[in-house]
Amino acid sequence: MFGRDVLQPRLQAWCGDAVYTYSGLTMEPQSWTPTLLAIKAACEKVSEVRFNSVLANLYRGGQDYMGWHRDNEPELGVQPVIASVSLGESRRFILKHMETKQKLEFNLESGSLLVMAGNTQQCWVHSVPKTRKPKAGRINLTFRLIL
Ligand SMILES: O=C(O)CCC(=O)C(=O)O
Ligand SMILES: [Fe+2]
Repeated sequence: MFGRDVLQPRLQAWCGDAVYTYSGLTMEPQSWTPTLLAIKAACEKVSEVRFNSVLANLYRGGQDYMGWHRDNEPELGVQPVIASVSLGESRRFILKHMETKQKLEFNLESGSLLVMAGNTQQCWVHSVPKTRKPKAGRINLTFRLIL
């Protein structure tokens, strides 16, 4: 990371083949590890697309969160397919439709795969809210294709 340091309410790493600008942060890529490559291959098989990078988020406990956002950076293209793998503690993941305000809630458990595709990033925002419930650590991996 360079330019400026911004405190994030979780820890993040970016792996893959390209520099990524995310929420105004430019992240220099780390190298792939054999484990990440194996998980990437499994996600590619299920979602039938190829990925060239992954954003890893570590939620250290219930106070760590991800605010409402869309993954709609131009380098992801118009209808990005994003494969999201959860490991460790389960957390609530909420999708909210930007016009109708309809909400869809998922409890993302360890080992689960959530695939966002089609108009998800155009029409919906998503978040992982804070919770006061005691929570252990959770790692979430979002595999992406940077064009
Ligand atoms: O932790 C999650 O389940 C969501 C992560 C996410 O939305 C992102 O990395 O853009
Ligand atoms: Fe996201």
